[in-house]
Amino acid sequence: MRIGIAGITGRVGRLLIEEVLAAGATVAGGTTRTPEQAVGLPADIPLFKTMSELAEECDVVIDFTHADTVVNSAKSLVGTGVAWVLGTTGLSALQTKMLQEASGYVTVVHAANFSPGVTLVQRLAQMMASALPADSYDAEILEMHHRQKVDAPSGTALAIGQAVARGRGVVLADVRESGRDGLTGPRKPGAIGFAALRGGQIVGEHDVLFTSADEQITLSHRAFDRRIFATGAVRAALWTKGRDVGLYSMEDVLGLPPL
Ligand SMILES: NC(=O)C1=CN([C@@H]2O[C@H](COP(=O)(O)OP(=O)(O)OC[C@H]3O[C@@H](n4cnc5c(N)ncnc54)[C@H](OP(=O)(O)O)[C@@H]3O)[C@@H](O)[C@H]2O)C=CC1
Ligand SMILES: O=C(O)C1=N[C@H](C(=O)O)C[C@H](O)C1
Repeated sequence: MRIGIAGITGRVGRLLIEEVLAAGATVAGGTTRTPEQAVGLPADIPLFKTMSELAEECDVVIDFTHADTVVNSAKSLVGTGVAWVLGTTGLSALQTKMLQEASGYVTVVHAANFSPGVTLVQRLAQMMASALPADSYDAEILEMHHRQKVDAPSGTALAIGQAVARGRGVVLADVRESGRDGLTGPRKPGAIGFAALRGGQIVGEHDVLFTSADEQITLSHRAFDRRIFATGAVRAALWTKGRDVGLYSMEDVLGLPPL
């Protein structure tokens, strides 16, 4: 399988090279805005400035870049037959809509977190949220990442929040409380709260807490090595072979039954 890597110079992009090769697949090429400045990449990997050029060389693109690229990438991949494994987070509502529209024509696997552990945490959070009454158990999601991270709350925190909202039968946007500061007033009943910390080189930490007057239950995930995201994304890329167009999740890749 010929796998392209969008954002090949990035923290995840560089690990993807190693993981694609370890899986016995071919690195068909990568995108970077500045091929002439790309250092430390294997010399035999073709570098391109655009997704369109990369798509001509591969069966699937793994994309860990920036939310600003999503609309152009969606347009570039429609009609090519190339699958899209997208890990980029921080997407706006418009970018998410474009992604959904593109999945009518492209096989897309989109996950805010390609680790199997976080995929399970999302499921467990949904199950807990449906079992614990929202008026007694306050749900709060805490995440911490490295100092370079540009979006907050993390895509994973938001995905866990979506899972909690699903479990409660509510819409996350209606109950979300983020970035509390100043005279906030008391916590709203049924709110799903988010807090984001940044520092050092933390790979990714997520906790979801359900707290009542009498007890607290916490689900925690710690990523020790960024490689877990690259191995998961390569697994998703291999999984796309022969799939129909559509929008898939890491739960689909892991073969988990619907909740
Ligand atoms: N789903 C998951 O499991 C995970 C998701 N992520 C997400 O993946 C994304 C990338 O993370 P990470 O590798 O740490 O980030 P980096 O900043 O290290 O890498 C991103 C790469 O994308 C390219 N890029 C950045 N901005 C743009 C732009 N506006 N247009 C085109 N290319 C751009 C850059 O390459 P160049 O400068 O060479 O063009 C850069 O090297 C983030 O959204 C992050 O949250 C991260 C880890 C796990
Ligand atoms: O930017 C990162 O590093 C990460 N981003 C993803 C997110 O926003 O959830 C996944 C992981 O936590 C690392």
